This record gives sequence, C-alpha cells and structure tokens, in this order.
Amino acid sequence: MRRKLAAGNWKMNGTGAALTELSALIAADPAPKSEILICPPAPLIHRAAEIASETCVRIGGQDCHAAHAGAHTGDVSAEMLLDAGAAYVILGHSERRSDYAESDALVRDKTEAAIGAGLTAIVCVGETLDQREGGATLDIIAGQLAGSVPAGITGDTLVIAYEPVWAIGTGLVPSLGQIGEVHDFMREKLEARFGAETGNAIRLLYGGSVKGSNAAEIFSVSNVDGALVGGASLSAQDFLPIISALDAA
Ligand SMILES: O=C[C@H](O)COP(=O)(O)O
Repeated sequence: MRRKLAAGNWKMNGTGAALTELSALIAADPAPKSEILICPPAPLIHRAAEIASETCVRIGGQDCHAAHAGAHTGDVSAEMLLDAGAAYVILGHSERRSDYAESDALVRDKTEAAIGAGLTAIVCVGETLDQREGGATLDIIAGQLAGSVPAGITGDTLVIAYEPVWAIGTGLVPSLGQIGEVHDFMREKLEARFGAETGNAIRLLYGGSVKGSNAAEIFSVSNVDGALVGGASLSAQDFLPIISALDAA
C-alpha cells in the first residue's frame, strides 16, 4: 500500500517570516494519514527542519548538484541537503529544465546522487502544451522517465511527479481522463522497467494548479498517490484542504 504524499514546493518564495506558515500547518494537522512534505528555498531548509523535527511534516530541497562537493559556485549537494535536515529533493522540475536547460541525463545523475546520499528523489516529468496538442504526451513522458530515472532504484527512494508544463501556475488542469491516462502509463512503464513490486511501490504525484477546490477529484483518479503543489502550498490555509482531501481519498 503506497502512503499518500502531499508535497509543497515553495519555489523561490519566502524568507524567514514565511516559516510561520509551516508552524501553522504543523499546529493545524498534527497526525494526518498522508505524508506531508514542504520544500522551501534552500536558505530556509535548516530552520524549517528544526521547526518540523519530531512532527509529521518532512522537509525537502528543490534541487541538488550531481557531485558530492567541489568547485560549483552557488550549488548545493545532496549531502548538504541531508545535513541541513532534508529528507526529500525535487529534481528535474520543468522550471529547472527550462531555466537551466537541464537534460534528462543531468536529472538522472542528480537523482543518483540524491538517492545515494539518503534522500528520496521526486523526479518531475511533463509535456508542454505544444507537445500535448501534437499528440506527443505519452512519448514525452516515456522519454523523460527512461532518461531521468536511474537504474537500480527502490520503491521507497523514488517518487515521480507528473506536471504538465501548461498546467503549472496557470489555473489550467488536465481532465481527469488525461491525468489518469498519464498516471496509468507511468505505472506500466515503471513496472515494466523495475518489476511489478518496485514499479508498484513508487508513488506518482500529480502537479499543476492543484487547489482545495479541485484536489478531491484529482485524488480520485487511479494511480494518483498525492500532489506536488506550488502556489497553494505557500499558506497553511490553502494547503490544509488539499491534505484533508488526500486523507479522505
Ligand atoms: O512544483 C509544483 C508545481 O510546479 C505546481 O505549481 P502550481 O501548484 O503553482 O501550479
């Protein structure tokens, strides 16, 4: 049985004052059935992890370098995230793929580094609007999965987030049929590559304009094990209904 995961990606939002939202989240929902994850900007990870220690909320990073250490100005390694208190790291988010031209091969190397350091990697995949309209969605997802996910993973160290690029921060959401088609396809691909047991243990998140108002219907779709939430994770008031919907799914 896969434990559901409500993951919040704060992106490049929030200074120390934003941690009051994390405290409010912890105070409001101390024992959800689902796992809760908040991925704040890197400078807040250590403080966030201290606030969340011994609570049900886990803390994660939004990226890491593929190397353990070295001359990589401005980067952080997976080991540094772990040392700061992170348990997860998001990798290959479409904003990283577009802002920094991150390739599938680079995402795969980062994922290997993250898992090797003891983090759980959340690898993001998703098509652009042109690709969807051109009928290429499943080919794109297959290629990103094959290229970004390393060999030899285990079901508890990898999470896949399906985030259609055109749904991120736009208020646009795929139909439930479209979400289900991609999630079922990803499950098939993962089972074919890693075997039924591992492939079935990997959690599959949907991300892109998830709100309290649409969360329940999204979580009713087969093979949707939770959500990767951007804007609506920035306030406890907005994130809590999503967690409640996931608990109820
Ligand atoms: O990582 C989160 C996603 O990019 C979704 O962002 P959003 O919920 O603001 O659309």
